[in-house]
Amino acid sequence: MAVLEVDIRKAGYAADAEIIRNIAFSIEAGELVGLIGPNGAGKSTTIKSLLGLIRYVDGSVNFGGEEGRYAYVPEQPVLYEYMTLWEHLQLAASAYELDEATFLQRAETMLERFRLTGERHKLPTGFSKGMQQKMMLIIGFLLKPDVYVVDEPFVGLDPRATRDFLELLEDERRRGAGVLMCTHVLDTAERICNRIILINDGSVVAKGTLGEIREQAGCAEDAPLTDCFYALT
Ligand SMILES: Nc1ncnc2c1ncn2[C@@H]1O[C@H](COP(=O)(O)OP(=O)(O)OP(=O)(O)O)[C@@H](O)[C@H]1O
Repeated sequence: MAVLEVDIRKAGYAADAEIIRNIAFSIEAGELVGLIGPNGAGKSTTIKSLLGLIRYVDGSVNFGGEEGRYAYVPEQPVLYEYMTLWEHLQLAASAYELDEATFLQRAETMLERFRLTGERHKLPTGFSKGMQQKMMLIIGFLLKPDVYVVDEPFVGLDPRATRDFLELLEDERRRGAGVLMCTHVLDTAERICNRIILINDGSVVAKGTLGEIREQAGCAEDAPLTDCFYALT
């Protein structure tokens, strides 16, 4: 069952100035699909297009799954200056219409997992970049959505937080959630993605499993994803 189906013919930030074109893919339940490509290739634009955050989009996007719910974890944390970490979680819970017991159970588990239990009543303006990022991840995980859309999660997370994040993601995939992840950390992408979409200059230049990407790049059978990246971009 597809939890996300995307068919963007073109999209951009102004009329008649398309940034991306012909980007089509789907994500099955439990699948992790990596969106990779050089700086300025159009990865964030693709994500914003499929989330409806861009005005000029020509195409179709379908969120499947049981309820068609998704969580978006942006690259740059979006936080309110005058609200504590805990108040952010409460706000998310009310937006998601989580019942109190479910909220408390999930929030406590996540805070502990990311070692932020003691910081819950503090304002995020005093948090480090990694702490702010963990906060955004916790907000995403609170919902237990059908699809996670995660833009560059690794920059800023320490090795332990990265491991915790990947474990949580793994649990969520076992539950049936699909993941679209944008990243430049190719050795991790190579390890965790079921399929990869490589975009360059606004279009898809290769997509499929790592094996299929190697073939499309004309790379050796055991070539790392980085080599395919260089060959195709
Ligand atoms: N808000 C915006 N208004 C106009 N043009 C934009 C805007 N955001 C991005 N662009 C342009 O769209 C193109 C693709 O940018 P995008 O942010 O999608 O790239 P990316 O693949 O996510 O890059 P990076 O790896 O650097 O994050 C770039 O040429 C960029 O200048």
